This record gives sequence, structure tokens and C-alpha cells, in this order.
Amino acid sequence: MSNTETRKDDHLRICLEEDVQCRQVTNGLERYRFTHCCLPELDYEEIDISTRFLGKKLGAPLLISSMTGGTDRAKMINTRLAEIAETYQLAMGVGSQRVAVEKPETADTFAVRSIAPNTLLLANLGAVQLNYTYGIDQCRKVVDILQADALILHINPLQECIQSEGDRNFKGLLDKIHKVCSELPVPVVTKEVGNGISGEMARRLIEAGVSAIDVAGAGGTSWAKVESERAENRLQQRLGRTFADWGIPTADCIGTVRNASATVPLIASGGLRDGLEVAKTLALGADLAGLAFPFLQAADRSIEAIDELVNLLTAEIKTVLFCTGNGSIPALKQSRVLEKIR
Ligand SMILES: NC(=O)C1=CN([C@@H]2O[C@H](COP(=O)(O)OP(=O)(O)OC[C@H]3O[C@@H](n4cnc5c(N)ncnc54)[C@H](OP(=O)(O)O)[C@@H]3O)[C@@H](O)[C@H]2O)C=CC1
Ligand SMILES: Cc1cc2nc3c(=O)[nH]c(=O)nc-3n(C[C@H](O)[C@H](O)[C@H](O)COP(=O)(O)O)c2cc1C
Ligand SMILES: C=C(C)CCOP(=O)(O)OP(=O)(O)O
Ligand SMILES: [Mg+2]
Repeated sequence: MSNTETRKDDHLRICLEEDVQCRQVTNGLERYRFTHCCLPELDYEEIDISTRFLGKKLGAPLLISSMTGGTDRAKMINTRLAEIAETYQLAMGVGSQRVAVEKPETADTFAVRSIAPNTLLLANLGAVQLNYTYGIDQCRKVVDILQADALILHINPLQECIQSEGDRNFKGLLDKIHKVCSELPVPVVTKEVGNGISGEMARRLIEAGVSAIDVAGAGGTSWAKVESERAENRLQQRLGRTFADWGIPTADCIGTVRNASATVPLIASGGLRDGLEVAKTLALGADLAGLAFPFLQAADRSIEAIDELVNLLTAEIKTVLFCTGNGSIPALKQSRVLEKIR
């Protein structure tokens, strides 16, 4: 296995077996509470949680966040996730496809389009790779592998600082992102990986031409902790621990990015762990909510476990709609039913 391939299995193992969730910082959503409506004047059975994102209809406002690919274990996880994404019409990302560019024989570990013919599928590459020989050809290539509806470029400066083998030249990336946005035939989305995107950075990315933003804020999986666990020397190990809880909490990102742009398609993610939190992010201005770690835990067990997770998430979202007197996601987003409590 190449270095990039072993890293992919390391990430799965460490996320599942070690404590790499943020502990000192939260996603910030505990600072908000829905106003309960004791007389909803709705029939629960008629509540509609479908939504639209990047031109496709989704059965629920949920994204299976970008996670994996490149190894046998990763392929099994992607296959299970894709099956459930298709059943419930959820959006789904795959993990960084750099490994498939470096080792084309691993491309099939990402190629879930045949399992999920109608699903909104998102390809994935690190934006920083644009400073290390990658260009529009590699972007097209990874979109083709997945027959993807859009390309996610992840931006992960902190993670690359902790990785012994990290790529840390982030100079001039905005111009290169701009070039990809203007040349790629599908929309480009940018996401962080758990440290968040500020309003100011969102404004610059939108100016550069990105079609959507996924804040991937702090409060959930800590990539500084993950990389600390696989560090090759004591300095990198300790550096990762120092920055374990670094970043902008997810709730704060949604507010500031929405202030920067009232219209950009906005994904909330980073530490979301149930449907009540998902609903809070929508009420704060997000259009879609992404979860990574909970889907990973379920996918590692079985398809049935993912099915159970999705049923719980959708029941939680519906319960919020019912108990706030909203019959649909657009109604929830327009109603002012979320109070700041601290
Ligand atoms: N924020 C976080 O995510 C985490 C923080 N920590 C914190 O880190 C600290 C240490 O954690 P712990 O798990 O006990 O140990 P470490 O994980 O730091 O130890 C890892 C290895 O480093 C070696 N080592 C330990 N101390 C030193 C040193 N001063 N100089 C050189 N090598 C050393 C040890 O070898 P040998 O025993 O042979 O010396 C050990 O095999 C604790 O304060 C703990 O709370 C720990 C885990 C997670
Ligand atoms: C095992 C694993 C692998 C991941 N790999 C990628 C990746 O390749 N590309 C990416 O953009 N994000 C990746 N992520 C980050 C997630 O998409 C997400 O932004 C982050 O984990 C925070 O969400 P969470 O708190 O719900 O886990 C990965 C997450 C996990 C758990
Ligand atoms: C795992 C996350 C959160 C993002 C990508 O990590 P890597 O830095 O390992 O991805 P590539 O370099 O292989 O693109
Ligand atoms: Mg990288």
C-alpha cells in the first residue's frame, strides 16, 4: 500500500477506535432552543421534509459528509452508504480522491454511481493539491470517476500542519480555485474539515466563483487529534493535541456566512449528532446538514445500522417541524422559532 492508501485506513481506524472528538469546544447549537408550539394545527403524517439542493430533489435535508475511499474497507463503507443514500434520496460525498489520481486502480473504491443512480453525489479533492501539480484535468478526472453532480474542494490547513507528510503551501489558492470554478463543467463546493469557514473567507470564496459552501465547523471530529494519533514524532503528536479544539463552532459559522451572503447554498456540518441539531442549523440559515462520524459508525456496523440512523434523524427533524408548527422545511426556515438562550 502507498502512503496515501495507508493514511485512508489509518483515518477510518483512528476515528472509530480513538477518542478524537472535540471535548473543550462544542458545535454551539446548545445556545439555541426552539419555541414549543402546543397547538401545531398540522397532521404529523402530512409533514414534508423534502428539499432541493444544487438542482436535485432530496428526501431529507441531509448530506452524508465526505469520508472515504482508496482501500477495501473504504469501498465497503462507500457501498453501504450509497445504498442508503439512494433509498432515502440523501446527498452523499466521498472521501478525497487524491489516492485515485495517484493509484488509478483504486478508483473503483469510489465509483458508487451504479448503486446510487439518482443521488446527488459529490466528488472530493484537497484544494491545496492545486499547488502540487494538480489542475483542471485532475478535477475532471475525479468528477468522472463518480459521475458526480459537483466537486467539493476541501480546505484543511490545520490538518496539513499536524500531518508529518502534510502539504502546507496554501499560497495563491484562491486564484486557482477561481480557475477551477470557471473551467469545470459541474459546480464547485468548498468545505473545511472541522475548523470552520468565517464570513470573510466565505465572501472571498463566493467571489472566486464557488457555488456552495459547507462550513464544517468545530465541535465534532477533530482532525488535529486524528493526525496527532498517527504522528510519526513527538512534536507532531503534541502539536495536534494543542490544537485539538481549534476552530469556529458550527453554529457561529452558519450565522456569519449567512450574513456574508443571503443566497449562497449553505451546508452546515461539524459535530452534528442528531436531527434536532440538524433542524437548528436550518433555522439558523443552512440549506442542508452534513454528518460524517455518525454515518461512519453506522456504516462500519451494517446497512441496517445506517437505515436505523436515517430513520431516527428524519423522525427527529419531523418532530421539530410538528412541535414548532411548521409543515415543511421552507416553512421552518422562514419561521422565527429559534431563540438564543445564552
Ligand atoms: N488532548 C488529547 O487528545 C490527549 C491528551 N493527552 C495528554 O498527553 C499527556 C501524556 O499522555 P500519555 O498518553 O500518558 O502519554 P503519551 O501518549 O504522550 O506517550 C506516548 C509515548 O511518548 C513517550 N513519552 C511520554 N512522555 C515523554 C517525554 N516527556 N519525552 C519523550 N517521550 C515521552 C512515551 O514513552 P515512554 O513511556 O517509554 O517514555 C509513550 O510511549 C497527558 O497529559 C494526557 O492528558 C493524552 C491523550 C490524548
Ligand atoms: C473517516 C473520515 C474521513 C474523512 N475524510 C475526508 C476527506 O477525505 N475529505 C473531506 O473533505 N473531509 C473528510 N472528512 C471530514 C468530514 O467530511 C467532516 O468535515 C468532519 O469529520 C466533521 O464532521 P463530523 O463532526 O460530523 O465528523 C472525513 C471524516 C471522517 C470521519
Ligand atoms: C481526512 C480529511 C478530513 C481530509 C483529507 O485528508 P488528507 O489530507 O489525508 O487527504 P488527501 O491529502 O489524501 O487529499
Ligand atoms: Mg491532504
